[in-house]
Amino acid sequence: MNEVNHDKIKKAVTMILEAIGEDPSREGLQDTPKRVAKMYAEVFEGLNQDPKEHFATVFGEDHEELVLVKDIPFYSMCEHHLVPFFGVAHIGYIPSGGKVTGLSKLARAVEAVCRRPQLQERITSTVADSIVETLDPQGVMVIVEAEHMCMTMRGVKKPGSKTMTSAVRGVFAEDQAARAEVLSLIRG
Ligand SMILES: Nc1nc2c(ncn2[C@@H]2O[C@H](COP(=O)(O)OP(=O)(O)OP(=O)(O)O)[C@@H](O)[C@H]2O)c(=O)[nH]1
Ligand SMILES: [Zn+2]
Repeated sequence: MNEVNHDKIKKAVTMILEAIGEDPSREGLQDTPKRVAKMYAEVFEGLNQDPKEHFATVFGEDHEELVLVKDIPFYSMCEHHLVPFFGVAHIGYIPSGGKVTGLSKLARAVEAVCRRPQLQERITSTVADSIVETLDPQGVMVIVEAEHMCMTMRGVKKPGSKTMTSAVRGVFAEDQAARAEVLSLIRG
């Protein structure tokens, strides 16, 4: 397992504080390198996790119609700027072979994928592909809506702009009516 190296982060944060012209020894900043190391260990803990592990929890149930968990909140870190992007994920799938997973496992997979330096597109496709590879469902549809702080508090500065990404697999790729059902349930 890849442990986060707290000492390296502490040194780096001290150097960043010096580089911006701050005094890392002043009272308010003395524990900051330590706090940032602890925070990075937490927000990047997904690097040690495989989202597919969560789908080992499977129940035998002959439900071969849509299962949708919507509005799963998430926080991730943009890999280009290391600032947060956050929003909600919606995951719909149609089981096959009598295999359904625990509902919370869908949210756990989102957490595992988000807690690492990321791109929104990669979160979306990794969650979809993890479900395909483990549950072999008839179809999967993942939609992610997010606000990127690298686009709001800096750079182009467009607060309120939202990025939407989708990944469709299996029947959802071919069947427009199946996609429409998911979209209407998400909007409803
Ligand atoms: N496709 C994609 N791009 C992202 C994501 N998060 C941030 N970006 C973009 O990554 C790009 C990095 O562009 P660069 O030109 O290398 O960096 P920059 O000079 O900081 O860019 P600006 O943000 O335009 O100031 C920017 O356009 C960001 O909006 C993401 O999840 N997916
Ligand atoms: Zn960014």
